[in-house]
Amino acid sequence: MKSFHRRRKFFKVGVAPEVSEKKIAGKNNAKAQLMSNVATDHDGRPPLSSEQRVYNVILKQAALVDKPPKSRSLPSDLALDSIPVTTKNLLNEAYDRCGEVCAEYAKTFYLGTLLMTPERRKAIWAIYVWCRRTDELVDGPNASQITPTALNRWEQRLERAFEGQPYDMLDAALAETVLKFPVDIQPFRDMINGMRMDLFKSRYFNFDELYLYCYYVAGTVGLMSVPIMGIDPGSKASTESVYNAALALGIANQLTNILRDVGEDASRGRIYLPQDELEQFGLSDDDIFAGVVTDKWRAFMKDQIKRARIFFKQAEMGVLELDKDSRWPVWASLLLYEQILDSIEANDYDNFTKRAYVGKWKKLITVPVAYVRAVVPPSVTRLAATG
Ligand SMILES: CC(C)=CCC/C(C)=C/CC/C(C)=C/CC/C(C)=C/[C@@H]1[C@@H](COP(=O)(O)OP(=O)(O)O)[C@]1(C)CC/C=C(\C)CC/C=C(\C)CCC=C(C)C
Repeated sequence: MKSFHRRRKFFKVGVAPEVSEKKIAGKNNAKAQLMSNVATDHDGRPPLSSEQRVYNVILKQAALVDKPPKSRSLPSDLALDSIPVTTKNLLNEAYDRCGEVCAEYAKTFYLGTLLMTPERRKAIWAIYVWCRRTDELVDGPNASQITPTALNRWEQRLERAFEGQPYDMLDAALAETVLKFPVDIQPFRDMINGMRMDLFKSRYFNFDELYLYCYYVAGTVGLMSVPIMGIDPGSKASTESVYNAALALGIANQLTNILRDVGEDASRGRIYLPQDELEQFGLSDDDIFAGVVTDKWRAFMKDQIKRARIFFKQAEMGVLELDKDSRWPVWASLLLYEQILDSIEANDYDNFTKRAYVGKWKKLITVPVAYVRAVVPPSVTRLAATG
């Protein structure tokens, strides 16, 4: 997955050894499986754009909110109130471990989760840990050995967790979470699809292709999180529009991440930028590999930053609709990530040799700003926003 492979500390809970298989085989199968997931229109209609396909996932996810919780329709041996005390203790331990991981790897976000109800916070930690472990498959110590087969096994484990048959403690926390909250499996499967995509794809022809990738690796996080964070009971917004905003935040974060890491990705032979847009600005892969900031590059970057900011703006509207206790961590992550774009600008668009970051003081100021935005009632914020 696109991110900062070498810099990141490795996640200590790891994944079961059997998913880290050495054989580099079946790459073509993975590609075929991925393509069948994303391009299934065989009836002569024009293929859907990535945005339309992803919107279909949103509609399905939003519809789940109105359905009764899965736990109520499960066989009695899987019902939550029939879980024996020893299992409950193990589950509590599992959630505690998820919380520790979250605190270690995403401190600000962890602090924000402490404002949520205990049920929600535990669930969001469980999801965070599943995402982190999934990311670690391609970013962790065994990343060079990851194969399509290993990803298939990871997906089977996911399916089992959703069926109430977790493989390990951390999966058990996820299994209970998805029983309690209206979470659909598709975004989880799609995050694994993002890993598959990274195994065989290092160029993106246009924004439609890049959009799908960003959805897979980051938009999915937004869709997984909203059912846990909850929508404000007083919100007048449609469920789909809130999910859409969550998706937008994931896309905005990932686009920012991509723009920050152009140089680093190029050093690994990867260019996560729309090839047709590079061409429109008179740029090619060679310019990226040369890594020289020219006027053409500045103009191209301005355009890309503008697009990322549009996604951040779209996301902002949705934060106002979230349950009030969930807004703070979302505002904090939104404001902090968006400032990376300012930092790219401050570096005069040199993302080849400089890494844009948000300094300690700016971070310290952002956290209370996020808090104020989270507690100010939505109508006041909206009025303030429109002057
Ligand atoms: C509030 C909040 C941030 C909640 C998300 C909780 C959660 C489940 C996070 C999982 C994150 C994770 C481990 C994802 C794996 C894939 C990945 C690495 C994605 C990249 C993130 C950056 O992480 P990284 O550590 O690599 O980067 P840094 O070096 O620290 O810069 C991504 C770029 C994307 C992550 C995507 C989100 C955080 C989406 C958040 C969207 C919501 C929570 C929805 C909010 C709802 C509305 C209505 C706006």
